[in-house]
Amino acid sequence: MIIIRPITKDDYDALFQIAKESGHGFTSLPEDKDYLINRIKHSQQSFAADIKSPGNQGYLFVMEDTNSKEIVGTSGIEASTGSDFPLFHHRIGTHIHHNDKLKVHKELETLTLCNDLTGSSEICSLFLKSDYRIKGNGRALSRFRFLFMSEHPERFSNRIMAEMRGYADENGESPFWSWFEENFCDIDFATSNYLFGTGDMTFVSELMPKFPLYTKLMTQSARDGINKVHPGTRPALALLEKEGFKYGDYIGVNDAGPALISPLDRIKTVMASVKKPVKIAAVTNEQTRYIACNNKLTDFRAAQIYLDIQDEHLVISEESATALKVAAGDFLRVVKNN
Ligand SMILES: CC(C)(COP(=O)(O)OP(=O)(O)OC[C@H]1O[C@@H](n2cnc3c(N)ncnc32)[C@H](O)[C@@H]1OP(=O)(O)O)[C@@H](O)C(=O)NCCC(=O)NCCSC(=O)CCC(=O)O
Repeated sequence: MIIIRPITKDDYDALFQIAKESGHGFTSLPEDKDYLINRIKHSQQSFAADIKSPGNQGYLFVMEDTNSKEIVGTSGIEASTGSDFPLFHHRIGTHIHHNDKLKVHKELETLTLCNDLTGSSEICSLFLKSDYRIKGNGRALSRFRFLFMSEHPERFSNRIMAEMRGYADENGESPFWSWFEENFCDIDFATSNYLFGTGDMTFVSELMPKFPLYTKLMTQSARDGINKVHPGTRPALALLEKEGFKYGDYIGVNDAGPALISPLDRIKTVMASVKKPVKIAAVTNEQTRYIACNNKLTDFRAAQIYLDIQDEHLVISEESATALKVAAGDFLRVVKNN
């Protein structure tokens, strides 16, 4: 069976392998031993902590094939971005240059460094090994997070944000970043990604332009990168757009990928989910897979399962109950995985 659970320190080797496979443009999982060990430790502390309002917690989950014990994917949530170090984006704006007498009217697009999305909860670190990109696993690995958040709303902001990986060419270079590198900030794209991934933002406040930039002054290829995602990230983007996430006029500082935003309570998975106590019995439905999650923290489990929804109960099999760490009468939150 394939389950989703909180990461543990025994998963370090698998996490490092995923950091390697996902490549350097995948900023939230850099190939950095100390960073990854700390991230696992921080996640374990976050699940164990008694929380009344969101702070610097970070929750990292893994998808595990329980037959082979292989870790096949990761998925994360940061509770409140910008609580440890300032969170930066470029805000896309418009400046109007207008003169009636001279009959000149120009609308000029601008980029302004900002901290506007501070305090949002951020979904991140979504990665599934390619052999497992079948049978709705990717959808489940993205969407279960919204069930987890609706089970524990005190741990999260109502504004959910996702920074999508921005466009890079076949050599792994970002034309958008190349323009900044040439004009402002003498570090290459890989280094800027590494600094972002490990949370070292000092270079942004010290080296990036502080005043609005007219995008008209950038090269065409740099401008074309604005709000454009990396080709490998289109499925992740499609999943979030289907949930109702919208482009919010904010882009990544170094790769210009879009920051997508939605209120938690408007996310389709949250709105369509139901929560009921469990009854363990034979299940008749063999057609529709559901994503199901328990309401625990350190013992959190989610999985795709078949179930029957009755007026009073969710009927699930013994095998599903064991995988989800629930007994008869415990609650599950579920949503169809389509
Ligand atoms: C993101 C996942 C886990 C998704 O898994 P799968 O690829 O198996 O998903 P899937 O079910 O095949 O596709 C999901 C949806 O995208 C659609 N789809 C697939 N390819 C597409 C394309 N090229 N253009 C547009 N839509 C596309 C499918 O039709 C499907 O829509 P329907 O559901 O309608 O059928 C995987 O692709 C992956 O690991 N990608 C590489 C890592 C990555 O880029 N991660 C995101 C980084 S950005 C990040 O981490 C922040 C965001 C976040 O954490 O969510």
